[in-house]
Amino acid sequence: HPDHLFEYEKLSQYVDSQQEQYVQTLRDWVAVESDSSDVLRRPDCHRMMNMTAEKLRVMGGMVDLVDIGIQELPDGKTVALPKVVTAQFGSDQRKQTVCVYGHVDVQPAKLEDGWATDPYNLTDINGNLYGRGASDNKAPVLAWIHTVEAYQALNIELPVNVKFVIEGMEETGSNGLDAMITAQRDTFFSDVDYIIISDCGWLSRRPALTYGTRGNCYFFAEVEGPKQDLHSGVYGGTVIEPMTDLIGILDTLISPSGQILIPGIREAVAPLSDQEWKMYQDIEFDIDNFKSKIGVSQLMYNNKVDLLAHRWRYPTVTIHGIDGAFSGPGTKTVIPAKVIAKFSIRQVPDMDPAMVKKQVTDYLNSVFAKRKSPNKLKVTMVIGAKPWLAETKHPLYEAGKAAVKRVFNVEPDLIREGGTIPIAKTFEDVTGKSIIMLPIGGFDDGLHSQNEKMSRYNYIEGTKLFIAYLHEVAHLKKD
Ligand SMILES: C[C@H](N)C(=O)N[C@@H](Cc1c[nH]cn1)C(=O)O
Ligand SMILES: [Zn+2]
Ligand SMILES: [Zn+2]
Repeated sequence: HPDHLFEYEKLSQYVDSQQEQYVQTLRDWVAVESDSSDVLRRPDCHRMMNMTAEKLRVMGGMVDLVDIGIQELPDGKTVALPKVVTAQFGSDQRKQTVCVYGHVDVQPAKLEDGWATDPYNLTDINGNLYGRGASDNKAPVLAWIHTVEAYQALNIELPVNVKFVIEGMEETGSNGLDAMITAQRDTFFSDVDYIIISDCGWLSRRPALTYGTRGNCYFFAEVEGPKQDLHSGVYGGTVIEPMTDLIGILDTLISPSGQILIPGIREAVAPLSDQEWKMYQDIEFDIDNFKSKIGVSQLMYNNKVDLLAHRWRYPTVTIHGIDGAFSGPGTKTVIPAKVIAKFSIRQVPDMDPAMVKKQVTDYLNSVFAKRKSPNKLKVTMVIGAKPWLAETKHPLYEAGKAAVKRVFNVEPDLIREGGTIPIAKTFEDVTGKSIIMLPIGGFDDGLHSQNEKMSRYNYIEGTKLFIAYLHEVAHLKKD
C-alpha cells in the first residue's frame, strides 16, 4: 500500500481552502427547484441536468446528456424525462474504474409547509446549510465532483478512472434509467469495476458504510362515485361517499401496532438471523435522542434491535396523502366525488414487487367488494423498486473502513438504509458489478422534511472521505 505516494494532506488542505466556493456552488444548485414529482417544474429539472453537465464539461470530462425518452402521465399526456448525465475522467486501463451514481432532483418543498427559511435559498445557520436537496442529494454529488476537481487543481493524478451517472428522476422512481443502463451495459458500463452511491445518511455522529436499502412499491387507490362534488347537507346520508369507502379500505392495510394485514406480505420477509441480531445489538443508537429529534414521546418499539430492524429490514406501510380530499383552510362542506389515496410499502428481501402488486390489488379489491359499494375502485402500482443488500465482507467495505479511519480516525458503523435507491438493484443485476454506499449525510439532515440541511462539516469532511476512498479503491486487486 504505497501510502507515501498519497498526498492526502495537500488534498485535504486544498478542500478546506475551497469551502466558500463549494458552499456557493451548492447554493446555485439548491436555487433550482428540480422537483421531479411536479411536471410543472420539469423545465427546472432540465436546467438542473444542463448545469450538472456543464460543471463536468468545464472540468474536461467526456460528458453526455443521454435522452431517456418520455414519461406518461396519469391523464394520458406525456412529458420529456430529464436527460441523464454521464461523464468520464480518465481511461487508463491499468487503473480501477469507479462509477459514481447520484441524483439532482429533489422532493417537493414550500415555505408554507413550515420551513424556517426559503427552501430554495441555501441559508447558513451555525454551520448548517438549510435548503431542499442540500443533503438529498446535491451536496454529496458536488462533493464527488469536487473530489475529482481537487486532484486536478493540484495536478495530482487521479488514482482511478472516475465515471459519473447523474439522474433527475430518483425521487419519482428513476423512470427510464433501467433501460438506459441496460442499453449502455456493453459501452459506458463495460469497463466499470465498482459502483459507488452516496445518497443516504449516517445513523449517528459516527461515519457509516451502508450495505442495504429497502425498495418501495408505491400505489394509487382511486375511488370514484358521483359525477361531481356534492353539498354534504343536501346529499349527505343519501349517497355512498367515496371518501368513506377509501378510508375504510385504507384502514385494513396495517394494524395500530404496525402489523401489515395484507395476506402474504409478512410471510415473504427473510427472517432476522442471530448474526444480524448481534450486529444490531452492537451498534450505538440513542433511542431518546432519536425520539426527541423527531418530536415523539413513544415509538412502535422500545428496544434498539426492534427499532433498527423495523427501520431497515422489515416492510412497512405508509399512507402519504389523498388527492381530491378537501384540505384547504376553512370549513368547506363538500362530498368529494373522486379521491385517490397514495400509499407505499417499503420492500425488503425476499419480497418481490410484482408479487406485492398482486397481493395488494387482490386484497383491496376483496375488502372493497365486502362493502357492497356502487363506487368504483381502481388500484395501480406506480413505482416498484426492489431492495438491495450487499456482502459487507467485500473489499469495497474494507476500503471504506480504511478511508473513514484516515479522515475521521474512527471505525465506521455498518448500517442499512430504510429509504430506497430505486436503481441500486438494477445496477448490480445489469452490470454484474458490486456496489458500496458511502454516505456523508448527517443523521439529522431531515431528508424529505421541512428544514432539510447539510452541515458544512459533513460536506467538507465528506469530500475528504471521497478523496481518501479513491486512494483505497486504487489499491484493490483488479479482477
Ligand atoms: C434514500 C434516497 N435518498 C431517497 O430518498 N429515495 C426515495 C426514493 C423513492 C422511493 N419511492 C419513491 N421514491 C425514497 O426512499 O423515498
Ligand atoms: Zn436521494
Ligand atoms: Zn430522497
